Amino acid sequence: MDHLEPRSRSRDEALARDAADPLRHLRERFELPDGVVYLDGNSLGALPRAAKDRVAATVSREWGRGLIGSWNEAGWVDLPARVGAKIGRLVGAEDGSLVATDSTSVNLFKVLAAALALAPGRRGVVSEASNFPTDLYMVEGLAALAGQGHELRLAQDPEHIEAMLDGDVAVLMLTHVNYRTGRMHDMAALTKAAQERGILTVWDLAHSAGAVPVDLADARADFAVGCGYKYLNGGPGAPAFLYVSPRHWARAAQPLSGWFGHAAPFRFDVGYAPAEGVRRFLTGTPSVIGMSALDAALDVWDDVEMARLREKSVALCEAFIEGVEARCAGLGLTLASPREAHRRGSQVSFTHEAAYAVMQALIERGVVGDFRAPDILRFGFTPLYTRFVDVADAVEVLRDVLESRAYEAERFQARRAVT
Ligand SMILES: Cc1ncc(COP(=O)(O)O)c(C=O)c1O
Ligand SMILES: Nc1c(O)cccc1C(=O)C[C@H](N)C(=O)O
Repeated sequence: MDHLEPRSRSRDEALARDAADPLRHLRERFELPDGVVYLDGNSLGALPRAAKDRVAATVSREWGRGLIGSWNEAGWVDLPARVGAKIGRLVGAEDGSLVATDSTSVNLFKVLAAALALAPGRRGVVSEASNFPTDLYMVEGLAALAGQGHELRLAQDPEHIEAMLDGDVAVLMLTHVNYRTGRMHDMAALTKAAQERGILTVWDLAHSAGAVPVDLADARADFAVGCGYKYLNGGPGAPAFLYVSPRHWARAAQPLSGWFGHAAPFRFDVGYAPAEGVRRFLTGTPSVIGMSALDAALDVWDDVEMARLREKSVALCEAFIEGVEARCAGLGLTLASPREAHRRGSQVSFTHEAAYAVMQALIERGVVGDFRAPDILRFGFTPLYTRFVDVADAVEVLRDVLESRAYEAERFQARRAVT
């Protein structure tokens, strides 16, 4: 009985914190299954009710009845800019400097190519070995295609990045919040350090947009990309986004010179002439259904003050870290995220030698986080819909799985294709 005492007390405290949470009303705007503590919004955000309704309307009314006329009547053609403007407000982009389009990987290719072309004679692209792999793969692919001797230079430790910024580096390409550990870079400081050496910056905001305050203009970032399906809740495979600083609009050129980035796409000219500004970074027809879902999902942010969101994100992460340290001590977990809130995004990771099986056991009990090889248990905290009581419950389920060694069951060992 006495082990239940602190547990019920902390659950009551969590309920009290939820009752006082200024963002608590936002959870109703999402569809979340009963009995699930969803801590994986950093991989796939939950379904906003508005997105569900909007997709239905886009399909039946705009596509079904409006047919081709919906490109004009429903404003399909402007979706990349319209959706981009909504995202731009969340990441501090100047007006008209951000579009929603393509995938993060493809957008990285475009902005990297543009950045390299702005830095002739320099060969290095500095990044981190711990960056999300697609970012590194895109540099490899682009370097091979360009055939100009560009090379990827990887910091093994984030503290080593600055020392690698020399006169031969063209681009510093970093993911602002690390996908595994949640460690957050100081975007303004690293951008400044890079630019002092004539280096352009490309920031991947996949784990930042909608998760932490970002101010691209203030940081003087050169280029940025990010995902629509994580903290922005745009749905599986949602369009990504791409930012180009107005400083580069006149000169930046991208290689995927499709007709949607043409100055006058419906003139059907033979030769390519890039549109003004960031619109030249579009390539082909936008995925209207996915874009509509993302557009509707973004309306939830009209009622959100980013400072309040950050406060709640920090409080949720700290409650989880403290809860795990208090209730799961001696059960094989090690904190893999920075302890100081200002160096962390909106996720918390722990290592465990049986991390994969532990996560499967958690998921079976309704606590959904994810596993990242080789040994990381990753928990994302989306302040729009995650409650303090979810944190308290997740801690207890984690303790139960570890203490009972339930994760040793045979069924939790077999790896699934997507983890
Ligand atoms: C940091 C980061 N960049 C890029 C991606 C992948 O982007 P996409 O699959 O949209 O190309 C992810 C996640 O999948 C990610 O975590
Ligand atoms: N994009 C994903 C997918 O298509 C399937 C499974 C997971 C993902 C992810 O987004 C992974 C994510 N970027 C990560 O941080 O690990």
